[in-house]
Amino acid sequence: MRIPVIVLSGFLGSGKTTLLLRLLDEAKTRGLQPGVIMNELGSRDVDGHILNGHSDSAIEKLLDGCVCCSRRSELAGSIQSLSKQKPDVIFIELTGVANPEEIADALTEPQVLGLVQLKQIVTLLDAEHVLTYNSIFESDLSLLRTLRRQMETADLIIVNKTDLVTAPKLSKIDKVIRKQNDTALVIPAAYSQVDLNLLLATVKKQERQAIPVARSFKMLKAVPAGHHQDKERTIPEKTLSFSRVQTMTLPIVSATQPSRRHIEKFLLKFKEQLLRAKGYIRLKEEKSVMLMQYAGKRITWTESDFSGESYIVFIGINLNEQQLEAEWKRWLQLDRIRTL
Ligand SMILES: Nc1nc2c(ncn2[C@@H]2O[C@H](COP(=O)(O)OP(=O)(O)OP(=O)(O)O)[C@@H](O)[C@H]2O)c(=O)[nH]1
Repeated sequence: MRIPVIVLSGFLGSGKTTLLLRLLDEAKTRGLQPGVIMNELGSRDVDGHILNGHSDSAIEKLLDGCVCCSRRSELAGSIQSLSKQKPDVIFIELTGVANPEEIADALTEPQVLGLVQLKQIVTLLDAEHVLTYNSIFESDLSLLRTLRRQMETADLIIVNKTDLVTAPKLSKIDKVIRKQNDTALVIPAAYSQVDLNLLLATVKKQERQAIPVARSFKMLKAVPAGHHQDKERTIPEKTLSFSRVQTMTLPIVSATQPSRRHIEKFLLKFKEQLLRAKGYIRLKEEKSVMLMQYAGKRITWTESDFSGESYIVFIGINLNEQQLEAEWKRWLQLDRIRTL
């Protein structure tokens, strides 16, 4: 009996982890034991830490690369290791730049074919930014393709962050989606709040017989995925979106305790280059370490029980790493001097 797999895809900051947390809470309520595979572009496990307290599920983390290309070979190992614990369902949260089609492909590899069955691909869209991303990336075909593949391959599309958009914008988004995918179920949501029965209704405890997806997965062959590093295909260097989306981790030494305002000013200064930033930061004005999330040019802070050294992960397009790092050091120094 194969373990059902639900893939959570969606552009950076669209609400995948928020949905995963809901799923884990709901699974707990239903007495289900999920397994989780989390893939992050950065070398730091920010999302993994967020899961603490929501679940005692087995979690496999694939950091520092995208599971659909550079870390693809490790996916099979993670699935094999999770399978030993016989979870009722496996959730795979992809990176924001992953093409779910490649994961669907990877799940058919011989080592895992008998263990798991792809059940559903869920794609989250950031309602506030999806139209802009669509046009911003028009000049970059590969990233645009990735975004469209995320829509095309989905069985369920959650148009998330509807609290930030108007009804006319929603109907434009609907048209964009329908151009890419006219069979997926499309649901508007805020904070990934959807009827979780849509994902979990067929997941049964100790019952590995997965019910087939409503719409069988259609393998798309026409154009290669932007950042997929398939040796058999020749993809021009400039169309590799993965190389455009870069990640860098900047540490904050414990002696330095920046202020919230100072960090926010820094992020906004680089807003044109940044797609996403997140990290755990010990702020001078807060007792607890704060989880900072920068997504869609919005910054949120929440208390956390993280106890390690502070750091921030930056994800952006064509990041000038040296400039960012030098500026970051200068910025922290400036904050320190100001408060002396
Ligand atoms: N306003 C608003 N914020 C949201 C909504 N859903 C999620 N967020 C916030 O958006 C930020 C990113 O959400 P995540 O769930 O981490 O998004 P993600 O897709 O996992 O992000 P990556 O892991 O970077 O790809 C967090 O600060 C969330 O609290 C929503 O519907 N409305």
